[in-house]
Amino acid sequence: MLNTVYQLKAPRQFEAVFKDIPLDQEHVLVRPTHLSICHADQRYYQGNRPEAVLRSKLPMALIHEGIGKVVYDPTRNYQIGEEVVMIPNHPMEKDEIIAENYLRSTKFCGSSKDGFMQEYVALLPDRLVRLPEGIDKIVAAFTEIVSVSYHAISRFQRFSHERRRTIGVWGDGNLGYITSLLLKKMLPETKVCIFGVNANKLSDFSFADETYLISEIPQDMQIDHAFECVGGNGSPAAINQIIDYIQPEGTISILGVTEDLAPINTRMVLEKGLHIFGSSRSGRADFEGLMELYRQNPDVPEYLENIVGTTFEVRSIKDMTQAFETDIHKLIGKTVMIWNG
Ligand SMILES: NC(=O)C1=CN([C@@H]2O[C@H](COP(=O)(O)OP(=O)(O)OC[C@H]3O[C@@H](n4cnc5c(N)ncnc54)[C@H](OP(=O)(O)O)[C@@H]3O)[C@@H](O)[C@H]2O)C=CC1
Ligand SMILES: O=C(CO)[C@H](O)[C@H](O)COP(=O)(O)O
Ligand SMILES: [Zn+2]
Repeated sequence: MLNTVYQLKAPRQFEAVFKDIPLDQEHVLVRPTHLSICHADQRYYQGNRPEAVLRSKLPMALIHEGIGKVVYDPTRNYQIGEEVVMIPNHPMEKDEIIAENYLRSTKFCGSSKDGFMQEYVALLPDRLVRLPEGIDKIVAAFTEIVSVSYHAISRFQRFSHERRRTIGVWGDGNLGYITSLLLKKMLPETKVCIFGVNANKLSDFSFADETYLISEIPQDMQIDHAFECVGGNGSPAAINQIIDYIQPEGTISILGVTEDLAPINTRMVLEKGLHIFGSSRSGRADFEGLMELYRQNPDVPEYLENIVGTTFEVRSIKDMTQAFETDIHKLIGKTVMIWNG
């Protein structure tokens, strides 16, 4: 069957191409309904990745955060019309130790294969997860970024020592909001403090125990562990400030993506005996765990409504371009495309 795929051909240029889509006995066909824009998509859209990377990856359809409706399922796992979240990573092998999102052979939608900006998406049934009944579709659209926080916190629980009185989250944007919200649910005994650059944004973190501007952190501030959710040019300053305030033997979870190398104070990493670990993307177990967390804590998706930014009805390439251009200038919040592509 011929499928329309909306690929980024060059920075700021989408084009519609027609590709064959498998109508076989293995793949479930999903019609995307709500797609959400990530920073990673913006780095391709704006041409902020190195020239060689862009040359090797484009043309490619963007977007790895999205939900849709099942329209055809020869595997009989799903009902027609069922609403599902699409898992963007596609493992090519199984490994007993290494998680699916860290296997170098795994393909990721909108990074090493076409993303969800398509008329139909063909996926193996284990790349779909049912949405909880009644969940807000706009919030559900950005399940993937929430699953990344869930994944990083689950790993943090494995890697960090158990004195978790105070955790600091650096970054007053979307990922900072999501990570600190999930920390409050997954580690209810822990005090969660947010460190950011904008007082207005920090005032949205109503569930947090404390918020601080990074220029006004009290000298005697002590945190046991920290999450870096800044990325970009702000990453090195955030990581080094964490190293300054964290207690010895603390664990630092890095989530922000930088294009350039980040110089960090390794002397103090050594002197304090710190653990630093990175997390990228998430796997099926994280999506499932998160859906269960939503079912048990309906206030979590409600809180996430606070970071819904602009929503766009998208019917044409002009609409897609407008959604991406508007997303660049947002202060905070996820941009969601209601997808009629
Ligand atoms: N590891 C993974 O799998 C994933 C990684 N990411 C990455 O995470 C990063 C953050 O994403 P997202 O939250 O959507 O982006 P946002 O731009 O919404 O958030 C980043 C926030 O950090 C603020 N900031 C800048 N410098 C500092 C500082 N020194 N200390 C504290 N806060 C600071 C920014 O303020 P201002 O805007 O004013 O500069 C902004 O509010 C990106 O690099 C993104 O690519 C996202 C999803 C998944
Ligand atoms: O956003 C992310 C996951 O949600 C990751 O940062 C993204 O997948 C990184 O991909 P790329 O290597 O293409 O920048
Ligand atoms: Zn992302």
